[in-house]
Amino acid sequence: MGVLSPDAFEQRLRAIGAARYHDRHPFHRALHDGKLNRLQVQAWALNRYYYQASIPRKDATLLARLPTAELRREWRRRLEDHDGSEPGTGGIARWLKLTDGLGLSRRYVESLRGLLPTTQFAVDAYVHFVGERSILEAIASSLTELFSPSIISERVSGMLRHYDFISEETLAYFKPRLTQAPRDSDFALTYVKEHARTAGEQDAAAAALEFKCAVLWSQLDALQHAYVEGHPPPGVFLGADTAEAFA
Ligand SMILES: O=C(O)c1cc(C(=O)O)c2c(n1)C(=O)C(=O)c1cc(C(=O)O)[nH]c1-2
Repeated sequence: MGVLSPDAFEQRLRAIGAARYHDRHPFHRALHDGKLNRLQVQAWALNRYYYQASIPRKDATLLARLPTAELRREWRRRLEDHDGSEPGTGGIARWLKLTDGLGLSRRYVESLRGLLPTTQFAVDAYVHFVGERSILEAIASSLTELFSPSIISERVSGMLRHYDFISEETLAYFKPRLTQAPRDSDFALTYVKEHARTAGEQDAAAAALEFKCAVLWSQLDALQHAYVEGHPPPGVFLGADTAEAFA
C-alpha cells in the first residue's frame, strides 16, 4: 500500500478494528448475551486477570524505552491507572473484586495456577512485542483501546441484565476504563498518525494493531475451545473446587 494521509491512515487502522477486534468473537457474544454458565464466566475472569496483571509490565517495558519526559509522563499515568498509587487501588485491585464476586479465592487467582496455556503465551507475546519492536509499533499495538469503550458498555449492561451472580459492584473495574481508554487511545492515535510517515512505517503500525487484535482473539479462542466446546487442557481451572483444593 502507498503512503496515506494521516486521516486516511486512521481509517485504515479503524477498519482493522472493525474486522478483527474481539467484540466479534463468539465467546464475547455469548458472555454478553447471558449464554454462559457461572463456571464459564469464572474462567473468563480468571484468565483475563493475567492480561490485566501484565498490562503494567508491558507499559513499564515501554516506559523504559521512551526518549522524552513528555512521552514518559503520559505513559506513566497508565502504570498508575493499573497498579494504583497505594495497595487496594487501581485496575488490578478492581479486577480482583470481580474474581472475588465470582467466588474465586485471591490466592488461587494470583497464583496463576489454572490459567489456560494460550492465555499465558498470548499475553507474554504482547509484553515481548512491546519490548522488542520500534516505539511506533509498540504504541500502535495499544490502539485496540480505540474500540474498547463500546464493548465495555455492551458487556456491563449485558452481564448485569443476564447473570444474577454479577452486580454493579463486581463490574466496578470497567467504569473508569470508559474515560481512561479514550484518553489513552486519543494520545496513542495522535502519536501514531504523526510518526507513521512512510508507507513502510504505516504498514508496520497497521501490522502491530493486527498483532494485538490476534493477542485478544486467541485468548477467547482458547476459552471457547476449553470451556464451551469442552476440551480443557490438563491442569486448568475446572470450577471453584479446583480453586478450593489449592487454597
Ligand atoms: O475489556 C476489554 O475488552 C478491554 C480491551 C482492551 C484492549 O483492547 O486491549 C483493554 C482493556 N479492556 C483494558 O481494560 C485495559 O486496561 C487495557 C490496556 C490495554 C493496552 O493494550 O494497553 N488494552 C486494554
